[in-house]
Amino acid sequence: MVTAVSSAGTTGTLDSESPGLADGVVMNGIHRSFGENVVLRDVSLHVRPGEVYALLGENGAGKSTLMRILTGLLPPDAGAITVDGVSLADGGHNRIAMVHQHFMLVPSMTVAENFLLGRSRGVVGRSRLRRMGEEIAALADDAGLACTPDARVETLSVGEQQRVEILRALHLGARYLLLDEPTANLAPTEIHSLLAQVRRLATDLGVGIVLITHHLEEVIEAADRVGVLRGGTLVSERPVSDVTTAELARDMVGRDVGLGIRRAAAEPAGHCMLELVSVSVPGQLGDVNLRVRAGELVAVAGVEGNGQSALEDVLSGLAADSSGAVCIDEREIDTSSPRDLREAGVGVVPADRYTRGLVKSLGIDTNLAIDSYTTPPVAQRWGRVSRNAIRQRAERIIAALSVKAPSPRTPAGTLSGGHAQRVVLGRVLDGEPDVLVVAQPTRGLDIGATEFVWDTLVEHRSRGAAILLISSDLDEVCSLADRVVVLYRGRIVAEFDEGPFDREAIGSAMGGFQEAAA
Ligand SMILES: Nc1ncnc2c1ncn2[C@@H]1O[C@H](COP(=O)(O)OP(=O)(O)OP(=O)(O)O)[C@@H](O)[C@H]1O
Repeated sequence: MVTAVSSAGTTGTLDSESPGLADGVVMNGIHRSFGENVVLRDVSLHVRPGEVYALLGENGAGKSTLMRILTGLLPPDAGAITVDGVSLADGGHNRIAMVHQHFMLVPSMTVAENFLLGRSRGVVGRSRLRRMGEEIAALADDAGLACTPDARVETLSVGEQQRVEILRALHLGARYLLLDEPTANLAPTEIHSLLAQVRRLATDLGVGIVLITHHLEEVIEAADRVGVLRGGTLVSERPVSDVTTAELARDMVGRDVGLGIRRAAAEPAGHCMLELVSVSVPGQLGDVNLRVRAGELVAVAGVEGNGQSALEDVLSGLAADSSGAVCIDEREIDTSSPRDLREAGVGVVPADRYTRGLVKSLGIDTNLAIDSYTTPPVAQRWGRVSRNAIRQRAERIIAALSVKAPSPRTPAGTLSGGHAQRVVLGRVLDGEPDVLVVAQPTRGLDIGATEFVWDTLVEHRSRGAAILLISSDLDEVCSLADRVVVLYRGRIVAEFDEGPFDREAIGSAMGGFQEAAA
């Protein structure tokens, strides 16, 4: 049994006593609209203590909205929710915690100091810190989640930080955890251990877990039951033992989805379109040499935080202190100018769609026009812009990428994560750049959209684009790449020249075990 102290100072317990009828998170008839847009329709769902419930759904299906309602961030228009028999409003929400993809920890503080944040007035004495350290160690031991209380958070890997977040939620008294795409930023080796830990939390400690993921094999590996939301309605709910990934895909998107290998045909790729010569960014990227030919897709595999964003910055013209050379079509380009790079034919789909890809407060149409204000037909004489051209371009891209939005003028910040990503992709791909740099292009996308993006990248490779794919998704890398390099701690530590690729060797190199790589 694990003892957990709630934020209110009361002591909660985690054990696996048998659930009663009222136990669990019980949602009844949840309904929610945004204006005319009905996002959740009469959703009733029961997550029991000790079970892992996977919630699936296409982009925009309503998963995040349901989670926000569950954590009390958003009121439902209709319906009721109880947690172990207590309504949300009466404190039920204290038993539910969301574990975000972007962690809420202070990097410069230790784990124990983070646990004490907001819970102690004034200076925290050594003995208080020591006691907290002991509580964390005991909780970590019971939960099977290794954790060092006096480690500084900034020294921990993404997987370790995620464990701290989970432990903190349990320590605050949560008995139900909402995990939103918890494997999105993990090394392949960490994914299986996280899923095993999630199972253990449920089975051994009786924690109820809602697992949101777009990776169907993770559902089969870790969940007990799976529910599928489509268009805001819960269209199916069954035990995982009764279902295959193909059936889940059909439930989600209403058709068969194929995410097989899409390497180029054997014909040789063209001349070198993108070359990086000894590119370095102090503290982030060291001596990177890379060549991508026209009609070739080279994948830079790696877990984020290993130099990926510096590489993206260099190729976007945003790395102030880079050295080395970037050549496009054998001509060296000034990488201190985003415009020079764009005019040389480089298009970048950034990993962070919100801070780099979109202006949240502006409409989809304006966001889609952002890099075409200086070129016709959007640019007109005397510095004027054509509203008509902006609208037509927006309608074309929205239709091509099936962006789900009430209107082209809808603010980009109100789109679901997956549809926001489609807008960014659509804008860059529409310019048919000669060199396409795509960072984490399908993160957060549903399988139907992933299939679409993969096919689109293959189409662009076939028209002769040189594509640099920066990705932490091993399936994506192995399915799409003609060549693979692995970036670890800012350096290329392994190269794989020809498929079929050895997934295990690439995965090991991504986790820093180069010896295992070819
Ligand atoms: N604050 C808001 N204002 C207006 N519309 C919103 C708001 N929040 C969400 N929506 C709309 O609700 C719908 C469902 O979005 P939600 O984020 O719940 O989907 P999701 O299933 O989590 O998708 P994804 O997998 O892409 O994250 C979308 O059409 C979205 O545009």
